[in-house]
Amino acid sequence: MAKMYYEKDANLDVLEGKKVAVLGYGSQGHAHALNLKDSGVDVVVGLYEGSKSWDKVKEDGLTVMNVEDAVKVSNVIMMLLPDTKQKKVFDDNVKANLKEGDALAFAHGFNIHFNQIVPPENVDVFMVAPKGPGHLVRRVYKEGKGVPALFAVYQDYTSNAKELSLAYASGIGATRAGVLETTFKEETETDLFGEQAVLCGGVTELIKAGFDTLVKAGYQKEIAYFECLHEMKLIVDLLYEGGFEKMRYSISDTAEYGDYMVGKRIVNEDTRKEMEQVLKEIQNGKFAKDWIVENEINRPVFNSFRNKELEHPIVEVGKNLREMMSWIND
Ligand SMILES: NC(=O)C1=CN([C@@H]2O[C@H](COP(=O)(O)OP(=O)(O)OC[C@H]3O[C@@H](n4cnc5c(N)ncnc54)[C@H](OP(=O)(O)O)[C@@H]3O)[C@@H](O)[C@H]2O)C=CC1
Ligand SMILES: CC[C@](O)(C(C)=O)C(=O)O
Ligand SMILES: [Mg+2]
Ligand SMILES: [Mg+2]
Repeated sequence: MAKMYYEKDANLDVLEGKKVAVLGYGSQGHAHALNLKDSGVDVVVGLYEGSKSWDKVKEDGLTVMNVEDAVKVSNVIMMLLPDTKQKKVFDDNVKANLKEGDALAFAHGFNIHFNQIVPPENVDVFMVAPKGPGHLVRRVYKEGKGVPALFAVYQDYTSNAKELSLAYASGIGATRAGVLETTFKEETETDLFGEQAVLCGGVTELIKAGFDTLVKAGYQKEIAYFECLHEMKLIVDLLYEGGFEKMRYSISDTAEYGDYMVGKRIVNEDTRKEMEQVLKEIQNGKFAKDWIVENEINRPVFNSFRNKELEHPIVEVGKNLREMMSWIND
């Protein structure tokens, strides 16, 4: 069994007397910065001038400065910029301002693993990668809970990088749920695979395929939405709380029989073979190369998919139905 680290294994005092610069204030950035602040850590946020989040940081009671200044005044620099912007910001604004013994930190291993960022030798390099979206990292922290995370040490210049990683994980609430040691390679490959094949790509295509099948057969699209998208969350809540066992305990025997008979017809041997291929393309760097090039040419494929997805009928029906459920906020 993997070694797990919890609250008792982390010492937040390791961050005492240090300042943490959280670069970026998006999904992960706002969550790390606010959780660290609420944990008593000294935090500044680094952004570019003109960022749409600049005023939000101030409204949230944090100090904001440009990236160069944030790096200069800090000892731990957490890179929470989009993966595709990290290399340029690191080369142009971060690198020259790092001091001996600082720590450069990541929430995803992409840029280190695929050699986009080459850190100087005289700093620690670690990762604390929450296994959940940033908005949930913040929400569950406020509820006194945590999102699990992975941590990894890539470079241990100070011989203190592991303690520092665990302290950071504690500061964002992750040690409340459990933290697991990994490498940048393992985190990068598994994270990319998970989001592509299962969590994001897999789930959205499964939902759309179910919705489209019902609507094509003449059923009301509102029913198709409730059946294939809305109830997904309720089923996944049971999986989250108690695994397959709790979900199958709660559903009817009729649903459980259908689950055993039909699941493997949907996710079949061909799907599993394709998953293996997807994993190979992550491991051999094909996905990373395609994504880097796509960004160099200003994202034509990405933008076209993003626009096309908004035209799918599930978008409008979902919007209308969610508006009637006052407890759901965007
Ligand atoms: N999204 C998630 O939940 C998860 C993300 N991660 C990782 O966390 C990292 C951050 O991702 P995510 O939170 O999604 O990113 P977002 O796109 O949500 O936020 C990026 C932030 O960086 C700011 N930014 C953009 N360009 C610059 C720049 N040149 N200088 C300074 N700031 C800049 C943006 O500014 P502005 O506000 O003006 O747009 C924004 O605040 C990535 O490595 C990602 O893989 C890991 C786990 C989960
Ligand atoms: C599942 C997507 C994710 O890996 C995450 C929220 O963990 C991401 O990159 O946003
Ligand atoms: Mg992830
Ligand atoms: Mg990811």
